[in-house]
Amino acid sequence: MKTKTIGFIGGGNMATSLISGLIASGHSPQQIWVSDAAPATLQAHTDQLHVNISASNETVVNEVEVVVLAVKPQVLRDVALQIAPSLKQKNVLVVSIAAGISQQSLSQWLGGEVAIVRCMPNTPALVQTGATALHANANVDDEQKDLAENILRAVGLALWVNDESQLDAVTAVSGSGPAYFFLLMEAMEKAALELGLDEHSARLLIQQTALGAAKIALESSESPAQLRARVTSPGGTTQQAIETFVQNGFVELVAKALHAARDRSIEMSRQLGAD
Ligand SMILES: NC(=O)C1=CN([C@@H]2O[C@H](COP(=O)(O)OP(=O)(O)OC[C@H]3O[C@@H](n4cnc5c(N)ncnc54)[C@H](OP(=O)(O)O)[C@@H]3O)[C@@H](O)[C@H]2O)C=CC1
Ligand SMILES: O=C(O)[C@@H]1CCC=N1
Repeated sequence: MKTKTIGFIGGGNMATSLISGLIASGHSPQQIWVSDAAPATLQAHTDQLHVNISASNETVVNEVEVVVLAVKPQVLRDVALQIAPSLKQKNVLVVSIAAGISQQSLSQWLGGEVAIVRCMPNTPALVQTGATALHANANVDDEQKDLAENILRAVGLALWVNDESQLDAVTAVSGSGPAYFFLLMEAMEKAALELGLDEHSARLLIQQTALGAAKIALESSESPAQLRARVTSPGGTTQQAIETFVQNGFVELVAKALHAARDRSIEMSRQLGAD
């Protein structure tokens, strides 16, 4: 990636995943700036990741060519209004990772005519295995599109969606998605202990099984249903487990959960968006 200075406003969970992934993929920490409301968070960023820090969001905007807005959706309006004057002084690309905040709201808070890429990454960016979908507003030129894509591709898969509203679905699928897999791992671990395994062995077996399942799904041309059939010997153990899942509404439950996440993203854009 052509090296650009990148600033993160908000240095929490998702920013830390992205910054760590960028550094691991060869991006210089000296080219990265972070601002955050909490001094302890900033200190952790210099101590552990050796990036530039500032308590001032405006300072970060002034230092960089790309600004990643990584604060919670609930505080994005205040942050955007605060940095708007600094952004006006220079041609900076704004990348927002906030769930449920539309480009239109953000653009209004930033004073209009700003190049904005809205995207939805996920925390596996930390280990360069992230999945991000992006959408650009009309002010983003081709070079800026490449720049945003290159930043996110440095930490995993990056793909564009044609319609901004698809980001609500992406949030429900891959933005929140890692938590669903962790929940399944938690539940499997609890059950494994009940079945008599020790915690260490149970965790290792589950982690390796999750990794193996993901790897085979990625590398095989077969669908998840076909891959599942390869594990499921007729009349065997897997069949018992799968029937238990299905008969107890697992498929419907997953659909219900993803719809709830998608609906929350839409609701947030109504509640928190510009009037
Ligand atoms: N976590 C995830 O898996 C994903 C999150 N996102 C999006 O990323 C964004 C950040 O989420 P996440 O990292 O989980 O949240 P965090 O709360 O971990 O990080 C946000 C950080 O911003 C800081 N902050 C609060 N107010 C300000 C301010 N005025 N100026 C600068 N920094 C401030 C917070 O400090 P303090 O804690 O002291 O308030 C916190 O350290 C959200 O918009 C979320 O929707 C997108 C995809 C996935
Ligand atoms: O839970 C959230 O709202 C954020 C967005 C996707 C993952 N975490």
